Amino acid sequence: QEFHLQPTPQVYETLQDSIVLPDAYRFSADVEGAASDAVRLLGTLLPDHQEKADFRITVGVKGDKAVRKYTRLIPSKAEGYYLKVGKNEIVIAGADARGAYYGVQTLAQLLTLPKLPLVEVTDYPDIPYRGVVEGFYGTPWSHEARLCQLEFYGRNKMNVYLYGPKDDPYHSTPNWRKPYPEREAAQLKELVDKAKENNVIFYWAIHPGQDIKWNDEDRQNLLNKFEKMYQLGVRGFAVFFDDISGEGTKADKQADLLNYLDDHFVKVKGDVEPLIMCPTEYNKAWSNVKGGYLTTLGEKLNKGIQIMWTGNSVIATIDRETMDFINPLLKRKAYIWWNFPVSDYVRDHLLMGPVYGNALDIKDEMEGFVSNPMEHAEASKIALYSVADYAWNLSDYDSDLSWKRAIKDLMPQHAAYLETFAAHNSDLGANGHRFRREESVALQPALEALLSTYEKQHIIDEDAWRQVNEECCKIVTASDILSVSQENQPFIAEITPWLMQFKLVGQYGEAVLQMMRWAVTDKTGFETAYEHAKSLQLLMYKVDTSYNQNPYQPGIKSGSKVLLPTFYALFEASVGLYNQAYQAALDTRAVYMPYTWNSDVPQLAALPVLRKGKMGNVSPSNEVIRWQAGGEALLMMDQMRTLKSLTVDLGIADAPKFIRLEITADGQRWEAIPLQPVNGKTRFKAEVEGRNVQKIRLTNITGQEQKVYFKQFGFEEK
Ligand SMILES: CC(=O)N[C@@H]1[C@@H](O)[C@H](O)[C@@H](CO)NC[C@H]1O
Repeated sequence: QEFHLQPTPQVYETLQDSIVLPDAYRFSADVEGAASDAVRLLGTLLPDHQEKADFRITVGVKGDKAVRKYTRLIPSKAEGYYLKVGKNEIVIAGADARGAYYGVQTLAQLLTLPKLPLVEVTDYPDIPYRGVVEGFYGTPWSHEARLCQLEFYGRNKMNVYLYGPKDDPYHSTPNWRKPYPEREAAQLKELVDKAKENNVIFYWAIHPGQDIKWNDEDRQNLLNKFEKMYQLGVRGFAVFFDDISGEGTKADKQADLLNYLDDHFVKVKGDVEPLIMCPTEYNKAWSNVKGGYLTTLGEKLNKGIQIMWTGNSVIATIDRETMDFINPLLKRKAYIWWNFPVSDYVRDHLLMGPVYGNALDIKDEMEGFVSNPMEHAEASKIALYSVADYAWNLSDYDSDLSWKRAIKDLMPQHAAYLETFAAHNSDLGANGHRFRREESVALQPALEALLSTYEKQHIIDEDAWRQVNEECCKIVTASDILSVSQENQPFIAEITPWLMQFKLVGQYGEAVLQMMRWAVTDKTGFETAYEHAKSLQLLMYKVDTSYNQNPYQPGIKSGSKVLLPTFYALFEASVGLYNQAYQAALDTRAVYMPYTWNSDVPQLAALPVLRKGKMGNVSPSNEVIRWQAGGEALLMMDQMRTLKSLTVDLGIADAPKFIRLEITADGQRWEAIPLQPVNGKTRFKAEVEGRNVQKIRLTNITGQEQKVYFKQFGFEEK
């Protein structure tokens, strides 16, 4: 794959010639001026040099004497730059300080080539604010991971990092009022310095809405906290009002507070970036335009305040229709909070696939585009690399080429193996947001051909069989090589359980292919392959029930959308053929899910049910659930089953007043079971020990919509 600058520059001209950088050159720059960041970075790239030389290197910012003669070549857009590598000179002229710095970042990439190509690059970002919002639920990134991220953002011309991990107690309720303890404060200061070094604006976000009081005391608490963060060096601030209920959700109060902060903090300080806020109604599916929440914000919020938006739903790709809906309501360009590759609602999956689906014709519609990533910092870099590429230059963005470059950037030596892994670990599995991604794209035609021919005509499509077998071999090889790779150990540490699972999927595929081969031709051979496949199914189950046992979506899923389901189907088909050929009765089932869930409450309807041994759990939701009057949620068993226990947690202390829980053994007669408090807070249990049950039902009996959380609904069979 030929050399490609990242992110893709707006205009890149290369003369078919190159030079070797001399070790003697004259250097002219206004080192104390706006170009100081650029000069510092350049100093790290170039060897020491003698002054007396013909070759000249010039660095400056529009208006500097050093670059005066290039003024008309410098783009007018903020953070733009002009870069020239000529026979006797290198020129880097920025539209502003950050533009000059980005020009040097581009030169840094050119300097990795064997010879320095003669180029002229005229470049600038489409979207003003580009980067990452660490805004997920789950284990916040480590300090080391964040330091590494900031360097990555500098290299990829991302200029924003929003610090807002939901589970940081000093970011959110109730400790948002407290200053950070010394150690955390020192780490935040280090992050601010690292961000500055990489020309990234470090925003510190606060999430006060669940318990904020609309009074002077809390207003002062918030100002004090911002002041503390300012003293640590923070120069960018955000206020998030997402995922809250109650008093804090009022638009006029939110707007008054933000305007107050804008007038009495941002404007007073004078060196702080425009405020960013995340609304409570942060996506269209949840917005009630007639209710006036968004229009109130649009009308009341000071013009300079930036307002975030996740799109037409919580997890959504962004297109023109999305922006045409929200921008008029906000009376400004929305600042996109893009919920990908975040996986805090599908924690058993890794999202390693391409960034695709966002429109390429909306560069003038967005104020910002920041990605909410996975809790796996290094693994998120594949998507983040492409987010940087997209947000810098939408019209030239190519999701597949960018994805391949992202993989090479993360693991240059083992890129081929990582691409095999990433290709089959990209979908989310069934989830409450119904957001899905493509998976195993290149192998899909062969998998489909193999399965349909085998199921319909009981014959093997040899070409497909060979392709799938080759891929299974690659999967096993890639898994082993990556799992011991020293190339990026923090990354390998993050994905190791998934590498284990991925290898087992590859081996399972090989065993199933053998079963197909011998189903009606080699009885003993088949039985051995069958035994092997069953043992691999058990090993996959063991990995899935041993690692990553978080209380939300526990386990380790790999190849879960296309690869593994196809192997399961081929397993069942080949056992069917064997049973027929030899009048046998081997168990044909590959996996078995005895529980199903459905609901007429929109935000509950698609939640997947997870099973582990005798336990069944409905996947929890991060967001506030709007549960309409009379709304029902139903858990159905494949047959009558005897229960041992049942737990419900809706995040509210008076759940029994709102929700009735009932069970039935025959689907006709229902019996209400009282909810008894377990921990004196929001968790309840129903006394179901020994009860035979076929269905369990939860109903909102209050006659009006209730806002609750869906933190847990689980049961255990006897
Ligand atoms: C604005 C936003 O997306 N807020 C949160 C975010 O923190 C979660 O990470 C996101 C992904 O689960 N869901 C929406 C919501 O829960």
